[in-house]
Amino acid sequence: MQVTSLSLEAFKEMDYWAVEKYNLSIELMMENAGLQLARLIAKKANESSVITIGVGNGNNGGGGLVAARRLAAWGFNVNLDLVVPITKDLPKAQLERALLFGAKEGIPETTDIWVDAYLGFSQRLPLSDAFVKSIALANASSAFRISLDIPVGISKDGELLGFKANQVMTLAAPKTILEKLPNEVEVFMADLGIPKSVYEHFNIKMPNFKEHQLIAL
Ligand SMILES: NC(=O)C1=CN([C@@H]2O[C@H](COP(=O)(O)OP(=O)(O)OC[C@H]3O[C@@H](n4cnc5c(N)ncnc54)[C@H](OP(=O)(O)O)[C@@H]3O)[C@@H](O)[C@H]2O)[C@H](O)CC1
Ligand SMILES: [K+]
Repeated sequence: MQVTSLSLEAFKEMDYWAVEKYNLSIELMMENAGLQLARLIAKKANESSVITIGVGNGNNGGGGLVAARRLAAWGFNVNLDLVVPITKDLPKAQLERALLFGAKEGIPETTDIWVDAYLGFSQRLPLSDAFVKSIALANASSAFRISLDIPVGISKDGELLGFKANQVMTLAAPKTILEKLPNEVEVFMADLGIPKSVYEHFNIKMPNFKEHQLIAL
């Protein structure tokens, strides 16, 4: 029997398998994630939109920084909320690129679209004060809110305690933790380029990525 969604632990295993068996590096998958996120953000934006992307020190932040770079390349006004120092190699390289492309550091006075690439599947609760402060600002703003992969601050059973996302763009496969989000939260799934054989190995139905790289759930 094929499963329909994965626990975070099972998803991490699937990810690891794709990296190990197919030499599909995190950097390559991050590029796909960031492009799909940029496309989702661009659908909500217009020329004058102010976009803020919240970034943590990990690969969730790295994906947000790829989106920042792509959006800046398309001419959007992109701002980066760097809550913690970005010290890990891959997110640091993505930050340098995003800044070169014209993304700016800091939270602007008003934001139209606020993106949570603060933390993804490696987040530990409780969150540190710096994250709590940024999430409170985002939730109190009138911005449209989009989370990359998993909303930061979500409880283990899917309660939306932290970032109050209007949309979530999750990666590669449906995750059990997202099933209990309120009905009004729109969830999309994005193609990372993981091959069908990996889905089959983990007994999960591959989403129809050959037709659409971004699928509404
Ligand atoms: N193939 C893929 O699945 C891809 C996934 N991507 C995205 O990557 C994230 C997961 O990335 P990861 O680097 O494992 O972790 P996070 O970004 O979720 O977290 C980063 C680090 O933040 C620290 N952390 C965790 N909790 C807290 C907290 N409460 N307060 C402060 N800091 C915290 C922790 O680092 P430590 O050094 O402190 O242990 C985390 O490691 C996934 O969700 C996807 O969005 C890629 O973008 C593409 C490929
Ligand atoms: K997130």
